[in-house]
Amino acid sequence: MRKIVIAGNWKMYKTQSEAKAFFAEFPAQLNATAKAASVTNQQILICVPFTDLAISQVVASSVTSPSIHIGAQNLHWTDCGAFTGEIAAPMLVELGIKFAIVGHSERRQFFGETDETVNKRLKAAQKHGITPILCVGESKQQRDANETEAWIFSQLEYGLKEVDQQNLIIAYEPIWAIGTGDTCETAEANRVIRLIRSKLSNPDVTIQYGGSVKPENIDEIMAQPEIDGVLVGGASLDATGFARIVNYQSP
Ligand SMILES: O=C[C@H](O)COP(=O)(O)O
Repeated sequence: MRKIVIAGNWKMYKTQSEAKAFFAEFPAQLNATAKAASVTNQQILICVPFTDLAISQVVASSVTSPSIHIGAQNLHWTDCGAFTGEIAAPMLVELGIKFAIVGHSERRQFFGETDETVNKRLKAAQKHGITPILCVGESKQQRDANETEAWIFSQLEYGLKEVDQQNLIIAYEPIWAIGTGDTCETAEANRVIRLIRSKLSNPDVTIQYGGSVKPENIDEIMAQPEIDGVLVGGASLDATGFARIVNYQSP
């Protein structure tokens, strides 16, 4: 059975004190409607900057109803070594972290991430029991040139080589919809996600949509049958707004 995963990605926002302030408010906002507590198949996840991982994990683990999971935004493929600025899976495991984003388009665009390094990071996460969230998605130019499917299939083919699909989440994030307010039509996101699923050996992989998700459009997004959750950037920074996203209203 496919799990629903509503995830935030704080990107490079929030100091430790700002993270603490968020978690001081978020559980009360979540419980204001109590929907999340009654949905057993739904997980709440927030992927925070490395400097916020320890404090967020401590604070989140004291909240039990509903559970809030904390994730990282990247990890290296080796267990340790001379890789300045990187973080290894065992460092995350020691903090109790069980999720990590891998291959976000901002990593691919600004930090030279390739399908090959993405593939290595996915396997490193799984080796240590961390569930990776593999991000795929096309640019505006690729969409306009009708290259969406070919591009995403290629990201999946190379990214998922020898990757265990039993411990995997995929996020479909059209690059042109990220941080622009220009959400992908929900029916179109549903169509692309169905195509992604057709390429997988495990039909139960959770596939999220990401790109300008907000409290105003979450209900329509989650009403689509192929969409198993969302990966939310900007709107996950606000406790009230993100709680509304988590407590989306089912049709
Ligand atoms: O990882 C999240 C995505 O990049 C979406 O970001 P956004 O919700 O700010 O558009």
